[in-house]
Amino acid sequence: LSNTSVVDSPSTSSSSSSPMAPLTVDTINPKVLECEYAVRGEIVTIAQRLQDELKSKPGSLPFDEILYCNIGNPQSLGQQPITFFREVLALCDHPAILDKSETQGLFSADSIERAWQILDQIPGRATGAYSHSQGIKGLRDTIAAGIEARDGFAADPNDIFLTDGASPAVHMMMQLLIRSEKDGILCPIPQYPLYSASIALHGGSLVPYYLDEATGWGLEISELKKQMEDAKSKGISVRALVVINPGNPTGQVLAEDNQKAIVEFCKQEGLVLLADEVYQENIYVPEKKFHSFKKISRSMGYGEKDISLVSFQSVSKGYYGECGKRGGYMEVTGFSPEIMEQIYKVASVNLCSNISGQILASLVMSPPKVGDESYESYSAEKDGILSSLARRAKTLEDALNNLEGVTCNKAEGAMYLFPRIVLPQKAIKAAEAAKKAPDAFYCQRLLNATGVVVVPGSGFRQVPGTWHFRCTILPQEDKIPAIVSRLTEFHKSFMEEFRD
Ligand SMILES: Cc1ncc(COP(=O)(O)O)c(CN[C@@H]2CONC2=O)c1O
Repeated sequence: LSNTSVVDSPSTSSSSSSPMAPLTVDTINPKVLECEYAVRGEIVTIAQRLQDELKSKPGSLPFDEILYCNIGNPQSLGQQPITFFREVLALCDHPAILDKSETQGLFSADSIERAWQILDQIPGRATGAYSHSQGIKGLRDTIAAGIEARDGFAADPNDIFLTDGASPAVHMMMQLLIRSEKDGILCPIPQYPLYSASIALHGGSLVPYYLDEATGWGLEISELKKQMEDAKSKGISVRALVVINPGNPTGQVLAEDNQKAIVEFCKQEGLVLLADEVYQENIYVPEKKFHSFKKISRSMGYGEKDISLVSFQSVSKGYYGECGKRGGYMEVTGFSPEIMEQIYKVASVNLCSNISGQILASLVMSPPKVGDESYESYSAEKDGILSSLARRAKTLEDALNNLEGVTCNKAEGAMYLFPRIVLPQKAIKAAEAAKKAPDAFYCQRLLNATGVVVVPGSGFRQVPGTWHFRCTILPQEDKIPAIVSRLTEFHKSFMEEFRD
């Protein structure tokens, strides 16, 4: 053995009697250590611990419940699913009841009809079988038709990859785009940390472009150009541009001419445009309308040969909020057949996405139409949810803007408010002493005093020296007054305690 060259691996570096653990923080993939996802970070762990404490010792804390405003998870906070969607899902998952007479009395005629239609598109009517790696072709046909109806431009079912939510689709694209840390991805700051986490996991470089808080989180092309040049000067090859529209955490809805300028920029610079449009149904202000980047690029006369565009959609948001069903898709356009083959190959490694999510994605993109039996009830449910979200956004935005040292842009869309807080120096120093970012210090004090869980702005990145937090607009309307009063009372006492 003494002549055998032993590879110096952790398991052989210690004596044979006590081999080191097979995996330690020193031997884990460093990209995993670098990755962070604040939406379910430290503040949520503390909240869950406090929740356990409330359960085991009622009355032990200065509040009687935890109010989770950290994650865009509507149904965990009481939002009801859309009846038609669930009727179709239930029938597809148990086709045996489709033929029973009782079913006619329990399910709407159009959900029964839709379930038959969908089952006829599934080989063997087996929702328990693997599907095509891009998803069931018939469902992709439905989604493509829905995209065409939305945009007024052709969509090819073969460009659609059904995924277990938008997250795995984003990871897939990062996997294809990033070869090393020399490859950069332009991302908005503040950004939804799926992007910074995925870029870190894939060993690439996040190239920031700062949204302008003073102009309602506007995206300036000059900023894109500046960051692009800066990256190039550091030897980074920028490969793609991420746009989140409507924005998370910032809530802005891009103006059409801004979108056109972005498409032009990507075409000129040869960048892949990654358009995250999971909040396309969440628009709360009358003066803004959602336009997909697919529609914008086609309306500019740009087709397959002019721009590489990947559009992400999800069943987790909108008025449906089916986060747990894990459904979504990416529409991949403007790539060569060879690249499409590689994307298919990567998708095929995971065999297929879950079938319920696939069915839901097709329902989201092709809901009941005027004249369908379910149309009235479907519309009432959809409008009820969206108008309530708009009211909650406005109420919270006004409450935040009434707080000393707090300014909050309007939530034009999405599901969040992202107020800026100007903190007294004494609070900044107290945060430093606690070894926390000032906004994380503020959020933890807020949680400990009120049970309200929000995410520090540092978890989304922000202009250095500015501090924010992200608060969802999702607690049911009857909970909003409690959030406003707890937050207002806490903020007053915090500012008193740390007044310079
Ligand atoms: C902009 C954006 N893109 C993609 C996703 C991923 O969605 P899937 O569920 O389809 O994977 C989210 C989820 N929103 C997270 C989850 O809750 N709060 C958030 O900020 C998101 O906000």
